[in-house]
Amino acid sequence: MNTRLLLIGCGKMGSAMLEGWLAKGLNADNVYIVEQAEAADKLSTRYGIHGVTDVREVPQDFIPQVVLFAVKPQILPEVIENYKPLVRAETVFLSVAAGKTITFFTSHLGEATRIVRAMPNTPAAVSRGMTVMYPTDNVSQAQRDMCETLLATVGLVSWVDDETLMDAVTALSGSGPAYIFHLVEAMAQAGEAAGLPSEQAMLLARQTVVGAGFLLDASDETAATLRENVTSPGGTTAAALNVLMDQTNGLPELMTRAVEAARKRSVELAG
Ligand SMILES: NC(=O)C1=CN([C@@H]2O[C@H](COP(=O)(O)OP(=O)(O)OC[C@H]3O[C@@H](n4cnc5c(N)ncnc54)[C@H](OP(=O)(O)O)[C@@H]3O)[C@@H](O)[C@H]2O)C=CC1
Ligand SMILES: O=C(O)[C@@H]1CCC=N1
Repeated sequence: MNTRLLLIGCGKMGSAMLEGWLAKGLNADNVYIVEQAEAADKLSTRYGIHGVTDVREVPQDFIPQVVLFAVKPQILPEVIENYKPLVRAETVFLSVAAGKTITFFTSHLGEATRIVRAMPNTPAAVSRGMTVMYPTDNVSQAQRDMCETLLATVGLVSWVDDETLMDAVTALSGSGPAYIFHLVEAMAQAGEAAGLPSEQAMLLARQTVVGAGFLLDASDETAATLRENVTSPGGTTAAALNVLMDQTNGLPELMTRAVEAARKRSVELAG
């Protein structure tokens, strides 16, 4: 992969994608990263990329094909105008910032800016990511393909044709890994409450979630069938699922509330 990439912010999400890309052969020499001084130094030592603290340090003859914003949404209003000089037809601005709309970007960078709004997730670091994208009309097919190739390198890619759905995407797959990690914590806590030593409860919870994820991935069966495969009539799983699948107080109701809270927060972050 020889994409000329300018990455703005390389924290948890930026580095998850970068690690995935470098592992799949992205040419580090074609990557500039704008970060805070200490991180910029560390990143260039660790990955062999060019780490700078200000976009003005990027050489004039480096014309990025992709400018990727991976800073916090709250930081973007402070820094976005610094990137206006980079707006040109051959450069697509790819943003992973939760909530930040196309209108936000065009209002700062101009209507001609080619923008793809994307929502990845951190399993991208191990090439198991899920990214959903939404492009502006002026993004060429070649630029869409380039963004898709980049994100497909680190997982699955899907597109939406209604920008407002990006809030729901963010709430489901963007934030979703955290829900699963919390499930591990909750299962371990429940195992402890059932009498297991703490370390062993965590081992069992962790490996059960990892194993179930692998099984889901490897199997052609639906999640519902895999669930039924564990559930003996009148057995232990059925007893637990009676609690978890309760229509009013069960996991679907709780998850719906959680996802809706995340979706609403994504809408607010547009601010
Ligand atoms: N984490 C996740 O799972 C996901 C995150 N996202 C989106 O990705 C974006 C980044 O999130 P995340 O990686 O979690 O956040 P992080 O805080 O981990 O990463 C942001 C990075 O940007 C750095 N930074 C701060 N100011 C600047 C600046 N002016 N120029 C360049 N870099 C700067 C931060 O440095 P410092 O820490 O020193 O301030 C930090 O290293 C957000 O917009 C979020 O919505 C999208 C999908 C999933
Ligand atoms: O919590 C957040 O706002 C970001 C967006 C999706 C995952 N992390």
